[in-house]
Parts: sequence; structure tokens; C-alpha cells
Amino acid sequence: MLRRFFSYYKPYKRLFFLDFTCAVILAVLELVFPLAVGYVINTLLPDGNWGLIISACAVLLLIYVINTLLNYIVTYWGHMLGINIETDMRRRLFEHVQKLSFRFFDNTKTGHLISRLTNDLFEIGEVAHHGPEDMFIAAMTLIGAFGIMLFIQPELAIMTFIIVPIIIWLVLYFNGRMTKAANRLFTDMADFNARVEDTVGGIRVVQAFANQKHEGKLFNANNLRFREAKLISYKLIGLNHSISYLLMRLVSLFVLIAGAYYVLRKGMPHGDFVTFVLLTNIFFKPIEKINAVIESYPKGIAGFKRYIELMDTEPDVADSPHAIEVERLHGDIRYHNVTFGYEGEAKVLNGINLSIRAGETVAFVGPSGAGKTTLCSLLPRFYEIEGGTISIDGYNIRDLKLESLRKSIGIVQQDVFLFAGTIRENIAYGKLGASDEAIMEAARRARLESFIASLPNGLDTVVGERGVKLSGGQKQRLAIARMFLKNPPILILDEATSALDTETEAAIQQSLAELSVGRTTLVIAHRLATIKNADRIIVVTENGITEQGRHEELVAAGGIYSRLHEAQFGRA
Ligand SMILES: Nc1ncnc2c1ncn2[C@@H]1O[C@H](COP(=O)(O)OP(=O)(O)OP(=O)(O)O)[C@@H](O)[C@H]1O
Repeated sequence: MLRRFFSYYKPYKRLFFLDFTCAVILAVLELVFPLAVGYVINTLLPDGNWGLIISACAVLLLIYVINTLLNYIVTYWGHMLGINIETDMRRRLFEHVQKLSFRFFDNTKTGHLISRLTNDLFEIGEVAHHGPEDMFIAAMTLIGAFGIMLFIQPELAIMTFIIVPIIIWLVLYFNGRMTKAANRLFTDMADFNARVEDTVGGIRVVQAFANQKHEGKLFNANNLRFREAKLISYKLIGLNHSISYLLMRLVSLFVLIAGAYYVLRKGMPHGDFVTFVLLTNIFFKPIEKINAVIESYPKGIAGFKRYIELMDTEPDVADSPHAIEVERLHGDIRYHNVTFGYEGEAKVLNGINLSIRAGETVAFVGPSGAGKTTLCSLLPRFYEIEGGTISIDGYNIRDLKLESLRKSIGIVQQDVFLFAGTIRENIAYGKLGASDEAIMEAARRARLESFIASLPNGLDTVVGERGVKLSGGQKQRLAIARMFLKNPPILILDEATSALDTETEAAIQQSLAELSVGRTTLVIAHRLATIKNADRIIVVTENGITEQGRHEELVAAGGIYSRLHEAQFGRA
């Protein structure tokens, strides 16, 4: 995992080494001050050489100026490194998540994904910057300070250094507990985000049912769990800080007493004593740094683990290695012995055989839950079939590039999803970069022209989140306009008009009829009136395709379709 973590540094090798070098110089220069003080006390003060003292101070001033510059570089560039890595990881994760299949999204909460893309990566970025740099600097400073202390007074240095193994033990002890706490914090944070996403996304339902209190309770349960997880984490941080602080102050006290003893009894020079005390304080800095890294490390690593977990989730629908690109398909569709189920052994479709000619309009009818939508969603490979083959124009859809395949299929759903942008952006989603003329032409063909003309901002009107500011009919028209612009050879109309009033439905049906001209069209419908003119009607039940033919043929046949027809329109 560490190797994978460090692979993200690769593009920033130069930045990393620059930041690292500056940090090392900074750490080394930190050691100069105690040495200089010792030198002034031991050598310059007894000589009474005022000029040299001023010169030594001038050198120190220069060092401080350099340190200030280095500090800026280490703080700004070091964070830049962390942010760059965080940004790269976020980009890669987003790209990867977009490739994951419907099956993945069926089983994943959006809030959890948002958590991965935001909080987790922020923590990883922090560790990416502070982790290696601070640990190395801390080690360098510790070794440097210890080396000088050894040189000045070996016995005292060794006695002071005894604290290090204790601190290491403490660090390891707290690290284990903090990793657990960080994991819990992340899970709770992700659940928390998922809950907010769910409640805010469904706020209209929440308010319509006047269930705010109920939602408040659920939210608060999450909120309290999150609070508890944070408290555990802070408790550990507090303990870690306090115990380290106590240990360090005890060492300070020890150095003061032992140093005084060495001065009084063993003739240690006063300057060495002061240098020793100052070095002990410098000595604590890296220990504090290590502590800070240890605190953020579990969070970063827990976040990175989740990141890797998601990055390693293979998209179960992907381009095969030899997938081919096809400019434009005609739309000759063939299902051969197709078997599919969503979960476990249960099959929604079993041995489906179906041929649809290019340009044909077929309508799927049948009881709810029989698998009409499923049958159609296998065509753009939203789900991978388990058995059999589906081909278009003789190409097995698995051999086509997903992009080619999906560019050839347009879907208009009952529940139109619009992005929270303008009408222009939403129509242009059908063909990114389309000109205003092309967008307006599509809008005209979808009979959206007069509506757009009536808006003060025209195409620039913002539709609100999920198109909340538009009526159902307007959203449908917008989806149709998008499809005119996309101009796919194959169309899937999933109960596209069943939620509309009769008049709007009739108008939209007309637009849809125009849209389907010259395209292979698969209509999933409950309202039989809208599909009477289909070239073929296919009845899907839990037993698969049980009847097919033209409307009149099926009514005359007296089977399921004729019974459905009778239920909706009465006996013919
Ligand atoms: N994403 C999914 N994950 C798991 N099961 C699903 C999923 N989508 C549909 N199903 C199940 O598959 C079966 C077929 O559903 P499908 O939506 O294809 O039926 P349908 O004939 O289109 O129904 P309707 O006319 O009510 O829309 C149902 O039992 C449904 O519960």
C-alpha cells in the first residue's frame, strides 16, 4: 500500500526534493542557535570581544532571514505538493467512479461517495505532505541534536535520550488505537453525508409527509454517533499530547538538575550547559512533529485504504481489449437466448429471443415487474447479461466500444433527469459543443420553441436542481430536444409520457413519433393507447415473451394483450 501511496509523488519529484531539501536545511540551521549561544558564552564573553559578539549576532540574523525564506518554501510548496497529490487522486477517483456500472451505483450510497471524494482525500493530502517530510526532518533533527549533545557531554546525552524509546512505545500504542478511531470517524462521516444527501434530496417528500421530526431524529442519531467518534479521537489526541508533554517537561527538569550538577561538580562550561538546555528544547520539536504526524497518519491511511478499495473496484461493464469503434449503427437488434438476473440466482429474464429490424418501432407491454425495463437496459450494457448474446447490426454488443454503443442509443425516461444548469446546457448535453442554431432547431422539433421564447432569459434560463423549476411536460420536451440533437439510430422510450395530462401527452406523443422516424424504437408502455400504431407489440410476462404482433392481431388472438386492452378500454 505504501508503494502505491508513494507512486503518487512521481509527477512531483522535483517539488518533493526541493521542499525536502529546504526542510532539511531548515532543520540543520535550527541547531546553529544553541551552538552559537554556547560559543558566545564560552569563548566570546570571557574575551570581552564586543565586536565579535555583534558579528556572531549578525551571522545569526542572516541565518534567521534564510530560515524565514525556507519556512515559507516548506509551508507553501510542501502544501502544494500535498494538494497536487490530493487533486490527482480526486481526479483519478472521479474518472474511475464514472466508469463503474449501474450495479455498483445500485448498491452504493451517494453520500458515501461524496465522503470519499472530499474528506478522505483531504486527509490523504495532509499526510502526503506532512508524512514523509516531517518524519524525515524529525529524525534528522533528533540525530543532529543528539550528536551535538553526545559531543558536549556523552553521559548526560545518553541519559536524556532514554526518553526516545518511551516516546516510540507511546507512539505505537496510540497509533493502533487512533487508526481504529479514524476508521470509525470516516464511516460515521460517510453515513452522515449519506443521510444529509438522502434527506435534502428527498426534502419534498419529507415535507409532503410532514416527517421533519422523524428525519431530525434519524439525522441526530447519526450526528451523535459522529460526535462520539470525534470525542474518542480527541480523547486519544489529548492523552497522547499530555503524556508526551509531561515526559518532555520531566526531561527538561532532569537536564536542568543534571546539567547544574555537571557544571558544579564536573566543571562543565556554562556555555555547554546552556547549549545543552537549548538543544533539549530543540529535541522536543521533532518529537512533537512526530506526534502530529502520528495523529494525522491514521486518518490519512484509513482514507487511503478506502480510496484504494474504490479504485480497485473493477467496473463490471467495460470495453473488451479488442473492442471496435463503429461510426453509426443502423439498429438491427437481436437478443439470442438472453438470461439475466440482478442478484443471486433469481433470473428476471430467461432465454429471451427477440429480433428487431432497423427502423422498426416495437412496444413492450406486460405486468409490472415482468422485466420490460430490464430487457431494454441490457441493450446499452447498463448491466452485463449472464447468458446468450445481444447484437446490433451483427456486432455482439460486448465487442463494441461502450462509447460507440451508447452514442447510438438514446433514452427518454418518464423521470427525466436534468442538470442544475441552463436550458441550453441541458439540451446541449445531447451533443456537447452544439451551436445555438442546432440547439434551437432541436428545441423547435421538440415543440419547446415558444416556451423558450416566453422566458426572459430564453435558453439561459436556469432549470433548478434536477429541473425542479420546469413542469413535467417541459422536462419531457427538453429530454426530447436533447435526443433530437443526439440523433441516435436507436431510441428507448421508457413510459415517457405516462405522467402527463391527456393534452400534453398527445402533443408529446406527436414529438416522440417524429423523433422515432427513421430510428429503431423500443417503447416501454403501460398506456396501450400510445402504442396502437407500433409496428409490433411484445408482451413480456414473468415467463418471458409470451405474445407478439400488431395491435389488431393481438386483440383478435384473445391472449394477455387482449385482456390488458379490455381492462383499459373495455371490450372492443
Ligand atoms: N436495479 C435493480 N436491482 C435489483 N432488482 C431490480 C433492479 N431493477 C429492477 N429490479 C427487479 O427486476 C424485476 C424487473 O423489473 P423491471 O423494472 O424490468 O420491470 P418492468 O416490467 O419494467 O416493471 P414496470 O412496468 O413496473 O416498470 C423486478 O422484480 C424488479 O424488482
